[in-house]
Amino acid sequence: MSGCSCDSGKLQSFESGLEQLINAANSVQETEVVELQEALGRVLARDIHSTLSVPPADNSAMDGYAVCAKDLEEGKVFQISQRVAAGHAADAIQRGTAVRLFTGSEIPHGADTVIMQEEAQLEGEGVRFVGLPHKGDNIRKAGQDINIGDKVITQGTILAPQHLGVLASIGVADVSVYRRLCVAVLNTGDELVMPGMPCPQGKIYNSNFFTLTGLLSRLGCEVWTPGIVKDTPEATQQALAQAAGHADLIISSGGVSVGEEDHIKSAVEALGSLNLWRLAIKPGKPLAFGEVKGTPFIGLPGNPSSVLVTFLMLARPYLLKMQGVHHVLPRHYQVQAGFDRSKGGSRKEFVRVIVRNDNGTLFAAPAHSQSSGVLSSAVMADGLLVIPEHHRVSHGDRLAFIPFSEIGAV
Ligand SMILES: Nc1nc2c(c(=O)[nH]1)N[C@H]1C(S)=C(S)[C@@H](COP(=O)(O)OP(=O)(O)OC[C@H]3O[C@@H](n4cnc5c(N)ncnc54)[C@H](O)[C@@H]3O)O[C@H]1N2
Ligand code: MOO
Repeated sequence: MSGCSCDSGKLQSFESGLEQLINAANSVQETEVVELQEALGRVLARDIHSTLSVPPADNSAMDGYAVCAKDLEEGKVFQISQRVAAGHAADAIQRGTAVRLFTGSEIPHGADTVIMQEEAQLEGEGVRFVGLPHKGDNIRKAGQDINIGDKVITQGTILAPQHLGVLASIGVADVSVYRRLCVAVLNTGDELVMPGMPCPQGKIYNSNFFTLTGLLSRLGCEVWTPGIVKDTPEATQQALAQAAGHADLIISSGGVSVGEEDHIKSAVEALGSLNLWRLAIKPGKPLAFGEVKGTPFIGLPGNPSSVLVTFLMLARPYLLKMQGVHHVLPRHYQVQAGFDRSKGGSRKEFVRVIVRNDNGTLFAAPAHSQSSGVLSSAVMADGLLVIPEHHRVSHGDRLAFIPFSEIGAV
């Protein structure tokens, strides 16, 4: 067990904890080929180079007429020698004439300029142009979008709709992607019951399961669960051992703090090792990381907002790296604090904030409650505002804001 601050009483910084997690994440190697329609959200396993140009030939950007620029003269009436609809082959232009064509029509060989139809007047069988166009006007050159041999998408990219469109544009029908990860979700706690069941005194509904499976589904992971795990050392060890046999990563919620009903830490140490415990973050302090029988393990604190924040800020980058993604850290944006707080905290804080636009300046203010047991404030919030350790907040301070839309919490 290297570098574990586990029992030293000292909290490890967020940055060093995150670095430790990312360094420890092994990217999956197995790939599979999927059809383009099935590839949304999957992680590309190989660079894709284009074997053709897009567009494949010069074509018109407008409905109008193609001419050779050298033939243009003020007031000249051009005979219309050919009509080329998009998708149909064009003959070479007869010099001195105009070719009727449409947006996307191939430019006939010898033509080099397109005049849009709004700038043309029909004169009997011919056409006269208003003003003098410039050579090359309204022509989309072959390869304007993509050239043969261009690398269009890099391995390690999560495929978004626009990636699928670009792949289709170069004729790719299927792609090699990394296999999906299976994540075991363990929710510990004798107090937990599932929605749909009665909730007698002393019990609460298991919300973390749904937050976690939602977040994992946004990452394209499959979920395995043993169900709610009772607060005993035996049940905890049994669930962890089972999970290790099923999943690429085990994520638990709860039971990771210091009470005698918190069995996660000792169970992980009994079956494997704990490499990190407790970070200087709020919420989410008792976060744990280790391995169970060789399967990586991330233990999230039980409080529902701690689960959301620690998953997004720590488990998510870890999972992205495991999935083969290159850019695993979320982008943040500078906003101004729309509030004051005279006291700085000893932990880096991830505040659920609402962002408002005040005459073009973005101001972030905390959603109603920041208690880690309150999840409803995350529903009101637009994302997380990062307040560094010991920072006293003054109205107008520039701070990093990570929108939920940036990190899959949408
Ligand atoms: N003496 C100390 N007590 C606590 C400390 C500490 O340093 N010293 N740390 C606190 C902090 S910070 C956190 S965060 C929590 C985390 O505790 P656990 O990870 O052991 O979580 P639990 O005690 O099991 O649960 C905490 C809280 O969350 C509720 N919960 C748990 N699971 C679910 C679920 N699946 N769905 C909904 N709600 C859930 C649970 O009922 C508790 O209320 O420890 C503090 N204590
Ligand atoms: O660290 Mo805990 O998540 O604040 O309540």
